[in-house]
This record gives sequence, C-alpha cells and structure tokens, in this order.
Amino acid sequence: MAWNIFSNTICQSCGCFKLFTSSYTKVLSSKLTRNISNATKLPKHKIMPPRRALLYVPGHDKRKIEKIGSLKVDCVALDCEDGVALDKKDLARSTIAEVYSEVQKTFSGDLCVRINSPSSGLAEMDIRAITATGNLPSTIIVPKVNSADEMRWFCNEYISSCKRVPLQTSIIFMTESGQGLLNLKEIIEAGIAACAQHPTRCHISGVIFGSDDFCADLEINRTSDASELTYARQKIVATAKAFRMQAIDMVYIDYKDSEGLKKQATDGANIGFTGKQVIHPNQIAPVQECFSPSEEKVKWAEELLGAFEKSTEGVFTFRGQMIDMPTVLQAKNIKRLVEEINK
Ligand SMILES: CCC(=O)SCCNC(=O)CCNC(=O)[C@H](O)C(C)(C)COP(=O)(O)OP(=O)(O)OC[C@H]1O[C@@H](n2cnc3c(N)ncnc32)[C@H](O)[C@@H]1OP(=O)(O)O
Ligand SMILES: O=CC(=O)O
Ligand SMILES: [Mg+2]
Repeated sequence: MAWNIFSNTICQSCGCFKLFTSSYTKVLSSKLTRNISNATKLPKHKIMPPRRALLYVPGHDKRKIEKIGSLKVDCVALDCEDGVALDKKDLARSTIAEVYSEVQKTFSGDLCVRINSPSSGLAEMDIRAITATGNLPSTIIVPKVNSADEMRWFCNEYISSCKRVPLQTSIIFMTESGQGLLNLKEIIEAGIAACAQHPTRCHISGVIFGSDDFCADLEINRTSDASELTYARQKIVATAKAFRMQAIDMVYIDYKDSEGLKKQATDGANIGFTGKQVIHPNQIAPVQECFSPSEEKVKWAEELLGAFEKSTEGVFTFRGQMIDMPTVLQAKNIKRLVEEINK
C-alpha cells in the first residue's frame, strides 16, 4: 500500500524515487516511514533552468541590451520596473517588444521580463506590450507582490492578454514588503491555484527577495553583513522550498566590491537560496561560482553515493562521518544541481 503511494508521488527527475526505493529495502524504521509520508504531500519537483545569477538590464537601454549575447549568465531580466525612469517606461516596453526575439537568438539562458508591480497602475500596459508580440517571454518577473489577490490578478491578466497560447511561461514574483513576507504562503498558493486552471500555459517557479524595497518598507538600517535581513531571507527560502520553487537572493548594490559580493553570495547559497540578483556584468562570474558546488564537494557527493550503493546498511561510515539518509539526500542535491548546470 505505502509502496504504491511512494512510487506515484515522488519526483523521479531528481532521483528521489531511486533513493526512496533503496532506502525502503534498507531501513524501514518508523522514522523513515513517517518522513516519506510527509514527502508525499509535497508538490513534485519541476525541471527548472538554473538561475544562479539573474542580471537586470534596463529595458530602454539598447547599449546594455546588445551586450546580453556575450554574457555567460544563467538568467537576464529585461527591466520595465525600477531600473527605468517613469518617463522612459514606454520606451522600455517598446524596446523589449522589438528586441526580445533578436536577443533570444544570441542568448541561450532564461530571458525574463520584469514588469511593474500589480499596484503601480503600470503593469497592465507592460503586460499588453509583451503579450502583443508573437514571441512571449520564457519568464515574467512580477515585483512587489503583497497579497494573494495581487497574484491572482496578475495570472488572470496575463492569461487573458495573451493573443497566442503561452507554453509554460514561468512566473517568478518578488517579496519586497512586510505584507509580502507575511502573506508569502498565501501568495504562492494563490499563484499555484490560478496557474492550475491553465496547466500547460504557466506555472509559478520562484520567489525573489527584493531586499532594497523591503528595507525601505520596514525602515531597516542596512549593515554590511545583512544580519538585519536574516529572518526575511530564511523565511523566503523555507517557504519557496516547501513548494519546490527556486529562491533568489538580494542585490548587492556595492557593485565594485567583489569580496563583499562573494561573502554575501556564499551566505545566501549556504542558507538555501538557488541564486542571486545582479546588476553589473562583473558580478556574474563570482555569483555563479558561489551558487555552483565546488569540485571538492562534487567529488565528495559522487564518492558518498558510490559508497551508499555498495552499503547494505541504512547507516554507514564515510570519510570518518556517520552517513544516513539525510546526508545521502544532500549528496543527491549536489549531483542534481551539477546535472542542471551542465545541461
Ligand atoms: C536594487 C533594486 C533593483 O531593483 S536592482 C534593478 C534595477 N537596477 C538596474 O537595473 C541597474 C543595472 N545596472 C546598471 O544600470 C549599471 O551596471 C550601473 C550600475 C548604472 C553602472 O553602469 P556603468 O557606469 O555603465 O558601469 P560600467 O562602466 O562599469 O560598465 C561596463 C560596461 O558594462 C555595461 N553594463 C553595465 N551594466 C550592465 C548591465 N546591467 N547589463 C548589461 N551591460 C551592462 C556598460 O554598458 C559598459 O559597457 P560599455 O563599456 O559602455 O560598452
Ligand atoms: O527589486 C529589488 C529590490 O531589492 O528592491
Ligand atoms: Mg525592488
């Protein structure tokens, strides 16, 4: 009985199924059975492109847009929002609509468009401009989502504006206020429910932490180690991951300080973020490196998984450490990440 439940619900693309089947034959402790029962309630993993660095490029700035094809970055956001002054919003919309297909020919990463926020009164025009073109963006970023209603509003507005049927548009939204953080779970659930009405057209794939707007909203004083943002960052990661979504960390605005950037990116990766927003080409390589497992870690994971395959026990010793299922799962995460990056 339990066996059938596992095989129908555990994601096979990430390898959990294999792990759970081997662990089933190895250790059938009550603790493990309880963990697997909980796992069955989780949504399935989706195959998502890696978004280790997400570079903002102001949507009206053709000089910067022309650079995109030469940049080795996982993800670019053509911006209609805060990177564009109010009197250049129209120019950003028309430029993005004009160049999107061309840029896609030279850039193989995820080419997103960040629209203005649902409450700005500008988002309708952004949505209309990007859906009017034949080539819909692979990902739309919706900033300053403060409530479930705003999330529902965006999903319905987007679907009803599309002249062509969109195919699996990723929707990533931004948490940038006290309300946004407080309502995070409800916002995600509203997005999942709205997209479930159009399962082949769009899905919610990530949350971005808009820390600068968040600091403004909460009147936070910034410090160099960002310790004042620990709660928000951890809440965003835990909530996003509970729904099997990506979590993308804050911008490091001091873009000439590469050491500070690396420190903050490493901190973000260590607490579970999958990537980080960047604003300058020089930030791409260090950030992507911080969100990639080191060679040493990959070797550790490969060897540990090899040892796990050979072991006939649920608990065994590897490089002097006690290893059981949680550590095997961590090694599997590393293997999966490497596969996604190398795809
Ligand atoms: C924090 C809250 C947010 O909402 S963040 C998102 C909104 N902000 C943005 O989008 C800012 C994006 N970044 C920028 O506009 C620029 O990087 C800023 C910070 C203004 C610095 O520009 P600039 O003085 O030109 O830098 P630089 O001379 O060192 O640039 C070297 C060459 O690289 C280019 N470059 C720079 N930034 C980008 C970018 N984001 N995307 C693509 N290309 C970029 C510059 O144009 C420059 O090229 P060139 O040498 O002139 O040919
Ligand atoms: O939009 C990003 C932010 O930090 O605010
Ligand atoms: Mg913001």
